[in-house]
Amino acid sequence: MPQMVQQLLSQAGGLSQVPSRFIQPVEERPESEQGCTTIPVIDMKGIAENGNRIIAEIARACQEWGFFQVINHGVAPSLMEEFRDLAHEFFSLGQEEKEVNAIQPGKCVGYGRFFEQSDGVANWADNLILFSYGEEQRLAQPCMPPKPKRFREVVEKYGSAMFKLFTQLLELISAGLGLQPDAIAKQAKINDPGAAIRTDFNCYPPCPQPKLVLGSAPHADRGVLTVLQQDRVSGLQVAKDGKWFPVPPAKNAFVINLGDQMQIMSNGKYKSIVHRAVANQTETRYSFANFLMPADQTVIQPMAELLSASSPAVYRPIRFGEYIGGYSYLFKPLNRNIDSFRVIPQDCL
Ligand SMILES: O=C(O)CCC(=O)C(=O)O
Ligand SMILES: [Fe+2]
Repeated sequence: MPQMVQQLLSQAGGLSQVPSRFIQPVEERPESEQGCTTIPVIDMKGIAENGNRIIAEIARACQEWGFFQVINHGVAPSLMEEFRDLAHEFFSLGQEEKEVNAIQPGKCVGYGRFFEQSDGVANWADNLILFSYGEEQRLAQPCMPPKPKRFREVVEKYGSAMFKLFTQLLELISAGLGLQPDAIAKQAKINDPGAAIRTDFNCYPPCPQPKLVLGSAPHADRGVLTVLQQDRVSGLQVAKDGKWFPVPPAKNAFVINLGDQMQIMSNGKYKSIVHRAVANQTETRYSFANFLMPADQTVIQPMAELLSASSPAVYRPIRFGEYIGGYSYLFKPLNRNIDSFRVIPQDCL
């Protein structure tokens, strides 16, 4: 497997210069102009009585940003903390113990660094990727580290809590689009045994030259929706109007963003937005990204209720397995996977 960032940093004498495979081309480096507003923070407290306000705020955030944070979302802060502690413990294990689950060629789960599999520039990050929810995927791609001992138990508890939150968010997003609350969940078949939550544990160690690297290169998420837990160290940035907007961590919040499947189902009304993570010189940053993924055979297409003579389908129906198979880790913001499923070319809109 590639040499991991934590390994490089633990070499005798430390590391004063970043190895060349991590160095981004000048135009990709993180110094570009930054925006000064930030994505909305939506309070989900009292959803029974405040439902309409919450639906409207989420709809506005989806349209303007494709990104928002939620607080009072119903996931216990103690579970978020338990999960964070588990991740810290995992990444502080010895290298051999972590490598028990090294990513195998052709697999999408395990410990390692995904971009390393292509000839792109390596991310300044170490990752552990597994399915935290969804029996079929978990059995097909077992990847629970044996240590810490409570790993499986905590991850399964967290995965179930994430699934509940995803279900609720999809209801609110559906309602905001004027659809039945279960419309998106039904089309994406999130209760199908093949549907799953993929959870990426991202560890971004401090970097001696943070202005030359990226923790996570620009990309858009491929699933339906992403729920991200970040710790108190910032690093996530969202692209909008040609600028990068930082997403400052909010206490006990989750960052929510729309994935490519939501862009297709909303017929392009909502967009799956490009984002990235930058590194810093002093602190290790962790983030935990949960992606809601339909089963491979599930067909995703623009919701019929959103189509009319004046608003025809922009995307053709596509099996999720076909979508995911065509995704390239060598991400090109101007040549996105989702564009190859358009039936109406971009410049006609
Ligand atoms: O670390 C972050 O804040 C972003 C991670 C991310 O975008 C991803 O894992 O897809
Ligand atoms: Fe992402």
